[in-house]
Amino acid sequence: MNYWWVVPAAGIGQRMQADRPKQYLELAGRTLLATTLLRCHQLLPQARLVLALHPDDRWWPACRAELEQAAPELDLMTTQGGAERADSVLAALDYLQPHAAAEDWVLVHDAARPCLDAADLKRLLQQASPIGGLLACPLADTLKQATAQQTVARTLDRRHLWQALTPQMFPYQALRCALQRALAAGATLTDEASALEWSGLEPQLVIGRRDNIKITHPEDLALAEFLLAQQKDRSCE
Ligand SMILES: Nc1ccn([C@@H]2O[C@H](COP(=O)(O)OP(=O)(O)OP(=O)(O)O)[C@@H](O)[C@H]2O)c(=O)n1
Ligand SMILES: C[C@](O)(CO)[C@H](O)COP(=O)(O)O
Repeated sequence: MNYWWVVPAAGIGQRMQADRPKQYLELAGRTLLATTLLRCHQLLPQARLVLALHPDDRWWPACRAELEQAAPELDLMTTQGGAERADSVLAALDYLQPHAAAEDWVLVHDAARPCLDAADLKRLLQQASPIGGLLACPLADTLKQATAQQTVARTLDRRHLWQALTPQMFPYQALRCALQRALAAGATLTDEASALEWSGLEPQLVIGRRDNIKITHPEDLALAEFLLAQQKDRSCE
């Protein structure tokens, strides 16, 4: 079985409000992007990696040098991302076209999720259906629907609601076609599973750890540092 990592890293990190895109902020002595890429490589070293970058990215060369030092064997390709996350993922899949076979598995993982756990990835690889699957966790909090005045309109039934995480894993050709069709039809896609859903398919939900956080807001950085330190301690036990 052939695997690819696709890492969308072309976002600008608007919600982080930093002086650079969040994937280039420092996290426990490394850039966030380098931490995530090294984790992907460490957990599935046979998978080649393609990274979608912003056209005006000026931080990547330094990050690449950091990676070359930490993992000289890392097989990494880069391409230009697009306006939305789904455009960036599709651009990476288009770039892979001469290299990937239709049935190859593609694992799409956010650059902003540095804490992927080995057991979670193993579970995803084992439990994804032939359609594909994604790490996700059942909602843990009570969910409110808001009015325009930010008061509570109602409490939603959360029994069948899950929070989508990454990696999300699909066969190469199926994912590329689903993204192409859904984007051409103007669908709003915030993850890969949405594209398959748009085609009427039902990707498998595979339970994942809640601490596979996406660094989105300033307070998430300290939390991620703490989680990474804990994971390091666990791996030394
Ligand atoms: N046009 C885009 C937008 C997002 N991403 C990537 O998709 C992942 C998840 O997106 P998000 O956390 O929303 O990142 P940003 O878009 O950078 O953040 P914000 O929405 O706050 O601007 C990130 O790794 C981000 O770099 C991308 O490759 N291309
Ligand atoms: C793909 C994702 O990480 C799943 O939770 C998420 O949808 C991406 O978030 P964004 O902020 O919409 O880019």
